[in-house]
Amino acid sequence: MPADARRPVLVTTFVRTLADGLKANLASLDAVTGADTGSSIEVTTVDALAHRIVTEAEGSAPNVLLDEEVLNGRWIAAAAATDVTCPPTRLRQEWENVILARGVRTVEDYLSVSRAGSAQALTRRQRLRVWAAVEHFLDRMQTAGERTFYQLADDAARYARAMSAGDLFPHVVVDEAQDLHPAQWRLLRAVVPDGPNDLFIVGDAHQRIYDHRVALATMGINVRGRSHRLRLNYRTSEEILTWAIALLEGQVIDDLDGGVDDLAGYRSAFRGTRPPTMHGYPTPAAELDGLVSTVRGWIEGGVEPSAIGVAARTRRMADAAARALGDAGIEVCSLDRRWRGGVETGTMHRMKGLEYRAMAVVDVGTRSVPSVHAVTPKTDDPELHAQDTLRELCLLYVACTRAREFLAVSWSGRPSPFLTSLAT
Ligand SMILES: Nc1ncnc2c1ncn2[C@@H]1O[C@H](COP(=O)(O)OP(=O)(O)OP(=O)(O)O)[C@@H](O)[C@H]1O
Repeated sequence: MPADARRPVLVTTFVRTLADGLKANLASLDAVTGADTGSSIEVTTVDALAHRIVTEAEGSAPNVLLDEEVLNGRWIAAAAATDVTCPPTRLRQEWENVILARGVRTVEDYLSVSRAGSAQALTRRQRLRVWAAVEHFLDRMQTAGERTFYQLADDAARYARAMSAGDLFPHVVVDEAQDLHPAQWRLLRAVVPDGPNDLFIVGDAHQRIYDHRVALATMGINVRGRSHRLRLNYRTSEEILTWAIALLEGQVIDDLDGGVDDLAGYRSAFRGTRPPTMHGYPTPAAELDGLVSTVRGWIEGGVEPSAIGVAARTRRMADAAARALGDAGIEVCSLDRRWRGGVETGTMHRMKGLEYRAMAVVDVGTRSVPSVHAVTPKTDDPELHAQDTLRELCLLYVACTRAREFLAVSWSGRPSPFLTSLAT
């Protein structure tokens, strides 16, 4: 770390829970070493960084549209108001993954932009219709005075490019790199001067749970020949890791830089005492009863409640799990809340980057995993269908690899197709 740095080293991660965890870990290290990383290392999320830069540049805090339902409603309205023929979800993907991702601002640019790496093929006529719908959407956003987080990152990147050297960071550490949108990469590229040790990036495309496939070279970030693959896992027992790797068998996963990655040689630092369990129940209520007895068993076996995580694909099911545990007298808290304490419950998305001694992943049945709402029907677009399905599989992989010693996967009705190839 530079001794005379006027600005702290920036560490960015994906969600507030992770940033809070990193800050707490740094504070614990400071307590041992006597260092003061609080003033030399700034930990934040990319969204919070974008928000701050835009607030400073515009003199007031931007309004970010957080409500997914409202956002989807805007795309539905945009599709209805124009004669676009593709579903609103595909329209949104086109906007996020092609137009905003490539920084396209005019219809002329859109008609000529490279679509390499995007699943959907569109004719010129279709693109003109899409553009009309996008303009409708942008008008509505502007009228409401709102932006999405990706738009915010895009705006922040433009402000950051105009910032003076004294406002830039000497070094930036980027965590959970696999899930950043190109606009967020443009922002991170812009807040640190290009040079030696400018960016330190960690990511794992096997854990990609959002839609963005970014080859870092296209973002002006050259990692070729300078990256290292970590193959020793210190978190997850050999038994759980072997099981989780089998989930991804046969999938082609990228290496964040246009190449293909693999899990060959990926291994655990320790053997556990129990293999993962997979258990099907006849009804959701029976599954929740099973969850309560599994969690109770862990607690009676000496696992602290706060070292137990419970994940579900939907918030509804995560909440149902929290209620079932609470009703059984088990201390429980939702990851949606700021306070912690007790068994932690949340959606699989919220589990990103966290770890628990014992992890229950519930409702992994045909009805929920993969989520029908998150997967384009095969008949609409086979390539997008495959892409969406892989993302859902990676989400399950992320949830299961949060476990250090104990993993219990359960469902009611029939098991998820992702589980059917795994032996119990
Ligand atoms: N060299 C090490 N020796 C012992 N334990 C380690 C070492 N490195 C990491 N760990 C432990 O392994 C666990 C996972 O580490 P970490 O959170 O850094 O992994 P990660 O790659 O970010 O995981 P993920 O991306 O899956 O969230 C943590 O409990 C951490 O303390």
